[in-house]
Amino acid sequence: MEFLSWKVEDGVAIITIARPPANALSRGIIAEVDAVLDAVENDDAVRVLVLHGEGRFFSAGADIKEFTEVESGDEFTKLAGNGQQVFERVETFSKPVIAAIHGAALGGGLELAMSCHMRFVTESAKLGLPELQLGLIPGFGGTQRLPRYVGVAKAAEMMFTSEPISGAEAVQWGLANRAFTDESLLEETLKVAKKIAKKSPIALKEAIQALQYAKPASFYEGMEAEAKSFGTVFVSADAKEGIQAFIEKREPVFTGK
Ligand SMILES: C/C=C/C(=O)SCCNC(=O)CCNC(=O)[C@H](O)C(C)(C)COP(=O)(O)OP(=O)(O)OC[C@H]1O[C@@H](n2cnc3c(N)ncnc32)[C@H](O)[C@@H]1OP(=O)(O)O
Repeated sequence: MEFLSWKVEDGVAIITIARPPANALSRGIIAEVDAVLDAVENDDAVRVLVLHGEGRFFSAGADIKEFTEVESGDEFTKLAGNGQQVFERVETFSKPVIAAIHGAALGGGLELAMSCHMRFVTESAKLGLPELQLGLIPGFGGTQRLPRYVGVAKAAEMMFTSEPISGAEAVQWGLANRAFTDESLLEETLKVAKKIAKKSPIALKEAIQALQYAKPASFYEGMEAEAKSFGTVFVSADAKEGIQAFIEKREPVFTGK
């Protein structure tokens, strides 16, 4: 594996995302998330997974620079569908998955974190879905998962403004479980993970399965609609402008074309 590594400590697999500078989720990283799940699924020494990022951020989202290699709306819909599938596997995985978020979890980075069962954050971490700033919409399940945690109005505010919220706010809003200092995040997350690792794996697996019924009946329809819309917006001139503006480090000018 190129970008992901893991080690096991007291029943907890500590999985590190390392793709400097921003741990942007290329298609390669998403495939590696799937591969890590394969690797730990039947390993009895692993009872809980903790996902964290090396460097400045948890993850700044899908790799925007890779978007310039995508040629059609259909390919973009497929890219979203693939990410959705892997993240759905995280959410329905047979073992608890906890995200430890520092720096930033933006776009696809937050979508990955939202598919984990719990989120521990640093107080100053930035959590957001800024895709509209790129002339896009979230495509890895964010439009369906964010409103489940924070309600439709706050999800709309976060998406429409593209402004992130802090880790401390994320706890108040119900998006994150607990906030810690930068120095103590991983240690505190591991304390909780190791406590969970002592529970029966059979009971944990069944509890995760039962939690899936908390999804609204329209969840999977919503995911399909999101992936389709992701492809629809991608072919707009506004999306080209948004992606180019990010690369050129300038404000985009959207015209509605
Ligand atoms: C289906 C899913 C869709 C999506 O997820 S779309 C992507 C959504 N995410 C975003 O829009 C976040 C974009 N990034 C940012 O807003 C900022 O960056 C940060 C807040 C994360 C950090 O800001 P700062 O501290 O000022 O650093 P910096 O110079 O902007 O970034 C450092 C380097 O990281 C690269 N980078 C950051 N995010 C991404 C990304 N998502 N994809 C590809 N590259 C990224 C930059 O370009 C730059 O690189 P260089 O040093 O070469 O200029």
